[in-house]
Amino acid sequence: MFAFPTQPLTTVQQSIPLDRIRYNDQGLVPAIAQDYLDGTVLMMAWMNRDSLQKTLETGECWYWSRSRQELWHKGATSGHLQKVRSLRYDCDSDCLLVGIEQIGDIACHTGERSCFHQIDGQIQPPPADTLSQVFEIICDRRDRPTEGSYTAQLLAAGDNKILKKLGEETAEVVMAFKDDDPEQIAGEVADWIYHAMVALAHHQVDLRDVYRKLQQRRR
Ligand SMILES: N=c1c2ncn([C@@H]3O[C@H](COP(=O)(O)OP(=O)(O)OP(=O)(O)O)[C@@H](O)[C@H]3O)c2ncn1[C@@H]1O[C@H](COP(=O)(O)O)[C@@H](O)[C@H]1O
Repeated sequence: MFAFPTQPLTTVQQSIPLDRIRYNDQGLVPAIAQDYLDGTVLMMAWMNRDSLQKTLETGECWYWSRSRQELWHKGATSGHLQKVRSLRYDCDSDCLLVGIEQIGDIACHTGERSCFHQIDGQIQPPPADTLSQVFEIICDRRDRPTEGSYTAQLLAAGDNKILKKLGEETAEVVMAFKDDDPEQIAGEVADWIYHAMVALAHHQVDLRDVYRKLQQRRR
């Protein structure tokens, strides 16, 4: 559990207590870098007090390189900087979670986005948030339609069918709120979100662009 809710860095910057962080025997604290839009876990590296301070001052990720024994300004040589969008620490202050916006290429160690391996050895994208996972499947149905797939059928039918469904689902959402039944409301909103994502996929609009808009509006 992380102590800070989603706060912009500017808020955290003023309040993060550098000395409250519990550094290990080597003066280091693990920092997990996560895509600020969809929560994809990109990499883990180490920070010390100085690198954390520099990260807070500059709004860009500075780590401590254990192999080179020096501060490491991530992406400084390649131009692929990690811009910090949120910074939180866990409940016992011994781990940092850094929400980053990647400038340029992907920010993990190897440069691949899907760099996490399942326990059985398969490479799989790290778990992002639920909407992103469902959107990924919807786009896959669009690009590689499978037999018997409702989503593939909807996408093949095109705009009229998709937008008619979206309209119907909107009305059902309104009725659910009128009925004031929490279970029904959650189900109808889930239906609506799913159909909105089908429409996004059909119009080649990325869910991340929607997330970006929401992030831009945060205050
Ligand atoms: N999240 C959903 C999802 N939510 C709702 N629905 C479908 O949306 C439809 C909702 O329509 P209605 O409530 O109007 O019910 P209906 O009367 O059966 O629908 P119509 O006959 O009027 O089209 C139902 O058929 C639901 O099954 C969904 N279908 C698919 N998904 C996701 O899409 C992915 C791909 O699924 P396939 O469509 O099976 O490939 C799945 O893994 C899911 O994650």
